[in-house]
Amino acid sequence: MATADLVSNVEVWPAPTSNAFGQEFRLYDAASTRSSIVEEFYRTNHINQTYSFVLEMKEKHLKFNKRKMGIWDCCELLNEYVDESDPDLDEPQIEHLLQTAEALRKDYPNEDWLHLTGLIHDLGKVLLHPAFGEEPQWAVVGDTFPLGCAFDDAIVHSQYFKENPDYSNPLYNSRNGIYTEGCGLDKLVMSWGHDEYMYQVMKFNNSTLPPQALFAIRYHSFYALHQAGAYARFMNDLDREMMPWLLILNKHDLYSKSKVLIDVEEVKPYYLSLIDKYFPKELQW
Ligand SMILES: O[C@H]1[C@H](O)[C@@H](O)[C@H](O)[C@@H](O)[C@H]1O
Ligand SMILES: [Fe+2]
Ligand SMILES: [Fe+2]
Repeated sequence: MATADLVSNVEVWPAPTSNAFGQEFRLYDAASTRSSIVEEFYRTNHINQTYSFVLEMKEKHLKFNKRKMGIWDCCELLNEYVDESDPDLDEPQIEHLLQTAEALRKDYPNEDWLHLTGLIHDLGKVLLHPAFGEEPQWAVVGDTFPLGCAFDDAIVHSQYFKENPDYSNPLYNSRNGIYTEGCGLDKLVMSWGHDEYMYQVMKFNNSTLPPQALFAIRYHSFYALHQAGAYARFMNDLDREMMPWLLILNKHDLYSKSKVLIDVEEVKPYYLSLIDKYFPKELQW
């Protein structure tokens, strides 16, 4: 199927109009206990994610010497974690992975790689686990944004960047900072988290998933770009070609968040067969 057809097909799946709390999705200003947890999350995230912090994290986590495990083992490891940055869901992460994957499977029954992409898109959250140094939530989850250039107002709770040291660093605080327009997203140093980590895990372990899958996973939390168009000036032709797949993943990531849980044992054999097709038995994490 051509990408354009796929994108226009996105509405086929009957997406719920309210999240697990019965509200609209991605409402960051709503007054509720959940929103104050989320706001506090973004305050610490925006203060601490600096250009040099990201380099430190890459040094620490891109050696892949922490653990050997298969993809499904990693899904199970995420069972105990709840994402503090998420205004729409407080279910354990394994449910979110399966809800996303199954939603994609309904809409695109023949694109098996896309189902697996849904299943694994948040596996990078394993950085929260003690085996990875138990990174704090602000260094693992939440929307992502580039460092090395000015913070855009389109980023959620952008008011908190004022206390980020990069905010007043002349090297990094001009509109384009250290980048040039059209340089390609690959050149951007993104805030550190589960997206970049999982992308690097897939590359390092030679996953045979198509480049669209890698791209969608790498930038799926970059909402300032794909929702508001901020930083689009840094994209190149390849990025523009890949973008439709990211939008498909994101729709299903977001609108599948509900209290209707998936029976893990029932769908497990299908996903094990996909994992076998696109990944080695054990990966280095
Ligand atoms: O709260 C969510 C959650 O952490 C997701 O996994 C991430 O991809 C989103 O961008 C973020 O807003
Ligand atoms: Fe995510
Ligand atoms: Fe997700």
